[in-house]
Amino acid sequence: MNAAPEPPAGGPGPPAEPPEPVVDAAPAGRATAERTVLRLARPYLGRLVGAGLLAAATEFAGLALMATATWLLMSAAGQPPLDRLTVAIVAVRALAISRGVFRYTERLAGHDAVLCMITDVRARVFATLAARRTAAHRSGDVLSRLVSDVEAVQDLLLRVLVPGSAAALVGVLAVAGAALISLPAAGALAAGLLIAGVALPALATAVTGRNAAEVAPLRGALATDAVDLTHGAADLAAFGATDAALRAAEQRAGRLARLERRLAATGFAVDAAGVLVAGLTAAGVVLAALAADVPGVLVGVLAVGTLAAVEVALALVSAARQWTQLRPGLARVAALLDADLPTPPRAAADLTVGAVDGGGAHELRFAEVTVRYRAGAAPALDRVSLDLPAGRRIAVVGPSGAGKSTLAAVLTGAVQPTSGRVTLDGRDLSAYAEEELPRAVGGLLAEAYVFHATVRENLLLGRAGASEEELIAATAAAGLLEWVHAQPAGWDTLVGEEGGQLSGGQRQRLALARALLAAPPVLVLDEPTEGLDPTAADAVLASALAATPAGHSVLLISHRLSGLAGLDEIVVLDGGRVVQRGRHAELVTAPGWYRDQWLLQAAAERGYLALTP
Ligand SMILES: Nc1ncnc2c1ncn2[C@@H]1O[C@H](COP(=O)(O)OP(=O)(O)OP(=O)(O)O)[C@@H](O)[C@H]1O
Repeated sequence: MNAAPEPPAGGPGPPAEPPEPVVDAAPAGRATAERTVLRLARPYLGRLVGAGLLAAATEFAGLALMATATWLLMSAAGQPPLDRLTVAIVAVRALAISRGVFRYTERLAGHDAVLCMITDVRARVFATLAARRTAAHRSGDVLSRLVSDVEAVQDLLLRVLVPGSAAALVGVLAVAGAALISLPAAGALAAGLLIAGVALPALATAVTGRNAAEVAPLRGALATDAVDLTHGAADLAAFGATDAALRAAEQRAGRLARLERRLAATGFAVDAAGVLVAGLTAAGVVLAALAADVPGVLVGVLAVGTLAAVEVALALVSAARQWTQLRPGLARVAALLDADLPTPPRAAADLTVGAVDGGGAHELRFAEVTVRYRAGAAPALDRVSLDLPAGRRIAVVGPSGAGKSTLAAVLTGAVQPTSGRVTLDGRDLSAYAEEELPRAVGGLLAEAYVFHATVRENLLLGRAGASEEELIAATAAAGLLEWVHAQPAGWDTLVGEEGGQLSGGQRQRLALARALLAAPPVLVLDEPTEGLDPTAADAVLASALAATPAGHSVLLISHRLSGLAGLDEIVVLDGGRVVQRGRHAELVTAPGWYRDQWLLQAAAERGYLALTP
């Protein structure tokens, strides 16, 4: 199940024009992205404002240092008595030292606040993505969201808001300082600062905006490529599609490189304009000061101070440029989190430990459940009703794509029904706390993951703290015990990445043993004997069912119809609908999919067994 949805920007398929990258946040949502970030930053606002003030103090100390040093040099040229220079000499030292101290504390405060906040944001993004296991996100894209998009939030605060507000504050202070010397000079400085701090950033945003909007999704697509090319390398090679996939990824990488070159070129042009503005503003300030008969030393102070102040204001250009580049990532994070922020908190009673385990009958009920993965698509489940009281054992069978795994996914809460109700002990499944549901409903789901760890560690994931006897019983029921005993390292045998050092059948048995060890009251077994030969499959299914405690209910999903005779009910799904239901003995005699398939499988397996020595 969980067929991978369409990739956002194509996968390693045949060479094709790289598709347009998708930004899945509506443009209208972008205006609110910053607001969402500020809302997330609210608990850290005090420290962020502190960091902003320290950043302003740093810049102001730098500016004052330049101005004082200029005054000192120019005054010293006139060889005045030393005591007239003492204050300035001390001020230069004090400003030089305090600038470093301010910078250090600003970095400390800002990074501390932002890193704390980012940990929180990343956890929320992770939780949101994890909760949407079936949504249209691929692992590379998810990685990009978790890493670079979340970093966009960090950069917005550290590289845009903190330095931006510091630059604006210092600009105001510089104009006020200049006004104490000469009002016309202050006017010229204000004009220059407005050009450097407002017009140039706006220009930078306008010229880089379009290209920057394409960069973030392209990076996401490249991350997806990297995951696909690495994980799918063996399959690509087997189908001779490696070159095509590499070419497609290279095309995308080329496009990204072109965009980044273009962004860099426009960035340099705007930077050059900034230098020009600084020079012209200094010239304007000097002319205005001379016209106002300002003494020569102070004209020098104004000129150097202007250069320093414009340089501080030019920080707004890089802040604006950063902001443009961050916006797509910010919009994606905001779209993701905004969609989930309004989720009503669960009722306190639901969160109590043992809410599920604590004495419920574990009666599961599907009432007219419909699941539609995409609007307009055919339903994967179509008004399915099912009763699974404690102790009942049901098999769900049907052709490929019938909706069997979707049913299991609904049961475990991984997929929400589009309509209809799923209740456990009369309460909606969605009302149960995320950490509680797996204690009641779980088991072996489709494509169970085997971790790069030892056999024992993989098993203990099912039930931490299980005893040696329990490990042995579950492993024996899954038919893996002999193999474990035959390994030199026994339970401590490493199974390799994704269980790569096991055969397909051993991997499946290990996953089944883990599910049996977990033994939830409602056990879901999605194709537990996949990859096993018919004889082994029958034996493993029988022992797995026998190992399940009597009061526990079982929902077995299977392609194979053998071994189902002892079950309480068999539900045949086709096209998402229940087309037949009953016990094995009834279904094999009634015309329909079940009987046809039973006869076909029996004949095929007889043939297989006849060929087996
Ligand atoms: N994550 C998903 N996104 C979109 N469509 C999906 C998703 N998972 C399943 N589907 C679709 O829902 C339908 C039912 O799929 P499901 O995996 O439940 O069938 P199944 O009976 O388990 O098939 P199989 O026996 O081949 O595993 C199929 O048409 C499938 O393409």
